[in-house]
Amino acid sequence: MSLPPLPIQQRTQSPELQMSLPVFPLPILPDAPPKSILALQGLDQALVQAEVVNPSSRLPIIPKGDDARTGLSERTRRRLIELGITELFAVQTALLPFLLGSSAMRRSLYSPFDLLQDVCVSAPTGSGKTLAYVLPIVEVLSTRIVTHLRALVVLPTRDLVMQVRETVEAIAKGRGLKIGTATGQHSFAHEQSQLVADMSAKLSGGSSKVDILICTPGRLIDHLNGTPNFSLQHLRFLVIDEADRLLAQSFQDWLAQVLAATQPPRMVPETSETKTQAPLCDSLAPAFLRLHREVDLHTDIDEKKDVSCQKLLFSATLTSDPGKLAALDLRHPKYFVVQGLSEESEIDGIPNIIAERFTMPEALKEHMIICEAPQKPLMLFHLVYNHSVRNALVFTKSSESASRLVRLFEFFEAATPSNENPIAVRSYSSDLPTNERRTILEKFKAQEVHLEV
Ligand SMILES: Nc1ncnc2c1ncn2[C@@H]1O[C@H](COP(=O)(O)OP(=O)(O)OP(=O)(O)O)[C@@H](O)[C@H]1O
Repeated sequence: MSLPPLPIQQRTQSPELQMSLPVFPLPILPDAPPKSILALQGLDQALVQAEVVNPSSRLPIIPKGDDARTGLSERTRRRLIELGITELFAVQTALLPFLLGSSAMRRSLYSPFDLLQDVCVSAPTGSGKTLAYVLPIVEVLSTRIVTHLRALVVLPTRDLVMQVRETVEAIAKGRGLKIGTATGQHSFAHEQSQLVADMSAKLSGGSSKVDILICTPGRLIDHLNGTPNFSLQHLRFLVIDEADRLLAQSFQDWLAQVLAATQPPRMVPETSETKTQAPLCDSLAPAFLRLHREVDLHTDIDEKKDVSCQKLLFSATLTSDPGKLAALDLRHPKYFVVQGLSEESEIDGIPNIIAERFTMPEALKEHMIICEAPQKPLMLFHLVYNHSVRNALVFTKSSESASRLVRLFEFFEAATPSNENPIAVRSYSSDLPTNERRTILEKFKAQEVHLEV
């Protein structure tokens, strides 16, 4: 049985009191902040303040005299002109003054007391990122007298390593810098003999036959763990090219291992063994001196010495993921984004910088055909034959799919009656030896191969 509701007692106010009291404002729902503001919440300020570089900016190279605009020496500028490079691309115009500048500190091999800012660059593919880091590396390292491993370039694939090596060799020609690669293409023992001069005695300062090492992460970790005297303590530049791809690889936690190897270990307990290993002063990097009391002279300028390694990250997207950024342990990072200022530079008012969108080359147009999976080869044939496509890269999900598609093309070509303009199709994958891949690429450039799958 339910009880009848109790009468609610109304509070009555006298008419005078009602007049004298201000009306208490009712709570109102505030407007939601725009998405663009919300998207910036909690982000690293350096990322929000990224320098946006106009992709069409160019800087002509002056062959003679000083050039404070780029910081490039006359010798390097002459070399660029010899190679047919007469102007700098957008990413290079932004990065060179930042990395080389006019201050001597930016050009020194060690800067234990002045921390160099790390750099993150997002720029479209083909925009000239390689030269943007190769030029400063060659310029700074050319002042070295003793060979130490001072620049490490990490790339996701063997082919990219070879490509970057060619660029470094072309720019560094005649500078006496030694360049090495580690990709697993040769035996481990052969690579060891190419990279390290002395593996017999334990040298605290490491031992290196190369000034610049270009490598894939797997082989780099193998050398860190298995090559005596392979040391990253003298690194001045750590370049992570194609960073978006490399950071997605957790292989042996490679990044954490590499970063740890650039830092001095916490403390080496002083034992009779460490005492007898006291190395020559000049073979140790300044930040590693404290590990050896014999050489760590206590003076008025005995301040903490930092490692001089400057990290340079390059990719076509820029991650804003705080987890991934923290893993990189960046030092006062400076972000550069090469991106047009068109309306496409924002999605829903959120700048592309933080939307983790690929920065696309300006002239590239994207189209999409939606079809059933079995129709995909037919769609491709339609595009190739009806739209006279004669210079295309086709990506498939595996090397088997690539070979299958090429076979299908060959059947199709053979079955076409009176085929006057045959289409040359080749598959290209890691199954092929490096030399063959290089030949295919050259033929593709020369238009002897029309489709590369
Ligand atoms: N300043 C320049 N003048 C003329 N050509 C240049 C210049 N800078 C780079 N190039 C050429 O442009 C091409 C693309 O450069 P690069 O490979 O460095 O681009 P990228 O941004 O690294 O591209 P990806 O992301 O695909 O590796 C290369 O053939 C390179 O030699």
